[in-house]
Amino acid sequence: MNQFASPPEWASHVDVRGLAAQAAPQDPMLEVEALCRRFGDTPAVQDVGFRVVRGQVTCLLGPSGCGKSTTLRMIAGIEQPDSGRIRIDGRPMCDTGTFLPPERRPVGLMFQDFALFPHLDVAANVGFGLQGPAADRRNRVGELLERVGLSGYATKYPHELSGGEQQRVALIRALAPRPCLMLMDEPFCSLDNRLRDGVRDAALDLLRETGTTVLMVTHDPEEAMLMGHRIAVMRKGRLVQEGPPQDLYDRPADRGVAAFFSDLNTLAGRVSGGRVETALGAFPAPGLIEGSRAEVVIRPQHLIPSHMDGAPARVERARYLGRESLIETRLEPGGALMKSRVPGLVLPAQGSLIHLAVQHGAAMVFASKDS
Ligand SMILES: Nc1ncnc2c1ncn2[C@@H]1O[C@H](COP(=O)(O)OP(=O)(O)OP(=O)(O)O)[C@@H](O)[C@H]1O
Repeated sequence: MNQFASPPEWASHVDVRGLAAQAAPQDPMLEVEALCRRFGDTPAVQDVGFRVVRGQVTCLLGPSGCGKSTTLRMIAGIEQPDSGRIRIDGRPMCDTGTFLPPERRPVGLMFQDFALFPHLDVAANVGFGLQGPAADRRNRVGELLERVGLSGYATKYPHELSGGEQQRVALIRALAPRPCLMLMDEPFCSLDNRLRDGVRDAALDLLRETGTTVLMVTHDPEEAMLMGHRIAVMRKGRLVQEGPPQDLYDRPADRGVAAFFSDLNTLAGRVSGGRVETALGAFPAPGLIEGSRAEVVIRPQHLIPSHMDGAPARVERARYLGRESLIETRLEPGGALMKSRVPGLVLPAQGSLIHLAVQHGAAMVFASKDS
């Protein structure tokens, strides 16, 4: 994706800090309504709407091809929607009869394959989008380099930097003109695990310190939970659920959203008397139709093995994973395969009989797709 071809036009005439200071904290910085985009027969984005509150990080999460990047690109102005509305800081970017090009939108962009300018040194890269007196620009560049621990790097060239250092420079280059909104597409994806944690923490600290509003695309649920005040989950071009990370984890809208965050144990049953009876007990099924088919879904860390209480199960395999143990059992007699994750070293013998109980309130009940 291309960088601003010239300094962003808005940077010269908008006092972003002034606007942010006057606005109420709960005001949306970004409002997206009924956004749609087709590519031939592919409905890449369908009727997507959400808001990003000022100063917060929202992560757009979903599997490959679900329309995350297309949504982000439409907000950046790089892709034109078929229909829908986008407002940033209360100003229309895209509406009937309005379409602002990327350079007129108050956004900073950071993408995984977003190269620095190879012929410019670090200071010139960071200062690229800045306007105003040279001394002010120099100060701003110096301040940002210091914030990400790269003070001595101003005169180095991109090829002299590690991958992690390049990403930090890319981040502060995008932040330098104080954009209203940072748009980040898998920004840490190209870094190896060890580097990724460090760069991500540095980015998170800087974004929080500067109170920057961020919309970030990721396919990694752990990254979304780590970075996001809110998460918006997309599937097949549609927004399935949006909310704080704990809501999505504890109260997912459907089995698909639940499955995004961990392995799942699933038991099928029928709703009777407002409950679903299973081998692991009966669970409330509020809102589901009497007699309909339902699925009871339990995360492995909520399925607790014990010697005494719960449904009998035979141990098929137990492995120590470092911080926790993974125990695979089969419900007796001859039932479904279940997975439990327990903290520490817990390795019951293969073939031994144990019992499984569901942590109180942790079972999730959904209507079966074919009910
Ligand atoms: N320029 C294009 N021309 C044709 N089809 C496109 C184009 N851009 C995206 N698509 C299609 O639109 C759908 C959504 O793509 P998009 O890149 O938005 O998904 P994504 O969720 O960001 O995926 P990934 O995580 O793999 O980047 C996909 O089916 C993709 O093949």
